[in-house]
Amino acid sequence: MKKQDMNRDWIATAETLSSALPYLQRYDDAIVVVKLGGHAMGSDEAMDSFARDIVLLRQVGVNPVIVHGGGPMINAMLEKLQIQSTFVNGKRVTDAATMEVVEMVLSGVVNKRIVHALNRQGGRAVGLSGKDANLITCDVPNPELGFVGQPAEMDPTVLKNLFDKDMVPVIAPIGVGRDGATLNINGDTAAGAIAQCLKADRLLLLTDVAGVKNADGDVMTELKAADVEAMTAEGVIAGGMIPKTETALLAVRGGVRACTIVDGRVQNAVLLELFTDHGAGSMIRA
Ligand SMILES: Nc1ncnc2c1ncn2[C@@H]1O[C@H](COP(=O)(O)OP(=O)(O)O)[C@@H](O)[C@H]1O
Ligand SMILES: CC(=O)N[C@@H](CCC(=O)OP(=O)(O)O)C(=O)O
Repeated sequence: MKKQDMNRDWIATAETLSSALPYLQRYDDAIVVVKLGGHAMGSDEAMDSFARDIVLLRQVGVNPVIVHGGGPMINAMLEKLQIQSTFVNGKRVTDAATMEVVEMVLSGVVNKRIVHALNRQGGRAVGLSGKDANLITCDVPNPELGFVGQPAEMDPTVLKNLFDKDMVPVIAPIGVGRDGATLNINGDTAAGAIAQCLKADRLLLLTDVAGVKNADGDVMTELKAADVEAMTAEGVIAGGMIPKTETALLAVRGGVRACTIVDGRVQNAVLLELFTDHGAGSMIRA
């Protein structure tokens, strides 16, 4: 990154933080689960900027947990290998060959890219998947989707141990079935389950749109359960937005204080959302 651009980044961060001072105490020792979607992972510069926000959160006493996606990266690898792929309601139909590629791309390439970006910014990030220390055990509620899991039993011990050691967990959305099978979990679903089991203060879903849009294309800054249900029935909430809004509702009903769907491509998106009055994106509360 050019020095000039770097200065501009830090000026933006400092401005955000100076307006944020009253909020910092509120978040001391808070747990913030951040889901970084594949579409929100941009250039190395954008990844570095995201990583700086997360390292800064840790420095002010927040316990961040990163859960990532990587759908576009899986698509690219499947295409190279000439394996066809389809989605049903935002979830990938996953046969055995696809599952191998999903795990290789998510736990291998994408997870390590994020871990490395955080550590380059001075963090101490550790890469995991739902397989590690029995973090996520899944049921398979829709066998027609193949190896697609729904988190059913969570063991967050490993995450709490990492918090105690000042480390930032970075989690790939892969789980284990009751029969030991490796399962593909939608990234939003995995992030929601982790936020719920930790009773997180906030769940942020970072994506490539400014928030949830209504039928006129306007971003809704606040959404109620009834809005989500009506907009999904009308087809206004569609595709990849379905697992996000589903996750947000389940999370707030399951004890997470608030969930926000926010544009992860915006500079300092995480800090702006947590530490300013106006926030960003669409917020869903219980
Ligand atoms: N009502 C809506 N408001 C905003 N985006 C929507 C809506 N309905 C569908 N979408 C789509 O959902 C996409 C985000 O989901 P997805 O592509 O799975 O993101 P990610 O890779 O970040 O998880 C948006 O880019 C948009 O095309
Ligand atoms: C079951 C299912 O759909 N799994 C997702 C996991 C990755 C993901 O969720 O990536 P994004 O957040 O970038 O969309 C998939 O195979 O694409």
